[in-house]
Amino acid sequence: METELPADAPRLAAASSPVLKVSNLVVEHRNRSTGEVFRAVDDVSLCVHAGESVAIVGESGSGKTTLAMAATGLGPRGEGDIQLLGRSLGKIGRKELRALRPEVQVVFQDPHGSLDPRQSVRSGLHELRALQRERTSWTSDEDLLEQVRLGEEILDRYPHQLSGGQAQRVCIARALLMRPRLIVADEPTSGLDVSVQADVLKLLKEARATTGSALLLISHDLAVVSSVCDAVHVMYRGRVVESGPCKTVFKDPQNDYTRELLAAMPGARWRARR
Ligand SMILES: Nc1ncnc2c1ncn2[C@@H]1O[C@H](COP(=O)(O)OP(=O)(O)OP(=O)(O)O)[C@@H](O)[C@H]1O
Repeated sequence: METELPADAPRLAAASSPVLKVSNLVVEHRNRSTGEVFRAVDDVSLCVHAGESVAIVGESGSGKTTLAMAATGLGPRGEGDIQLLGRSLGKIGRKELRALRPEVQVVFQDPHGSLDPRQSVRSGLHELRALQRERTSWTSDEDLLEQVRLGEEILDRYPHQLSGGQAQRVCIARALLMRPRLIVADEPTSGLDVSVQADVLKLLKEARATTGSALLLISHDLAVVSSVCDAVHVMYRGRVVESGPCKTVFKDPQNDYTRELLAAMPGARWRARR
């Protein structure tokens, strides 16, 4: 006898399968001064599920950005398998990759560098809407800005007329407009004034809760990570040396390098205990 599947079976299956699954990823770069090829990402595997918030931490140069860009199909893909929303990036064509693009939105460190200086906030949003009419019709510009706690007077401003915090909120709003399944935030607060960093992080957390998107947060700041993420992967020289729930890793680190990172950020361990 055939068992009948519930009507929402495909949706349930999609929700439980990972948004991003990286298996044994290796990405090489060529050292610009010596010409030598080295592994910026060395045999890394990780998973991000729907609604989950996962951090990649490590010192500068440990390979965090290279990993995130490869994993989202925005940088050199290297070797290994990357599955985005169940599609293997190595096996799909350009057209399918283009169709997946809106599902992954990246918020970069430098908000002013991410915005077109010749476009007002309104015309930037208009351009995104024109590219993805159906996907972006769920909200008005005014309501979207309200979600990132910006007033509608911002709509007619150009990037140079925005503070760093405002510009980063605009970048988050642009990402939210697409209703992505995954938001990748690469050091989203490190270029900002300390006074607005907490606000921007709170926004990212809220955005995740309201849209249900997963978050992959890249940071060298363990305090930031412990306040936003469920799970963490610690990278050192291209390799993931420790992974686990933030609370466990920060409270009881097993790896010497994680201990060193924590020692450099005494606040993080305290926060993890709360
Ligand atoms: N396009 C590139 N060509 C050559 N080398 C690169 C390239 N991009 C990154 N690298 C090198 O690869 C290594 C990893 O860089 P990556 O930016 O991924 O590290 P990161 O952990 O994100 O660092 P940061 O926190 O400073 O952004 C570094 O040694 C970097 O200099």
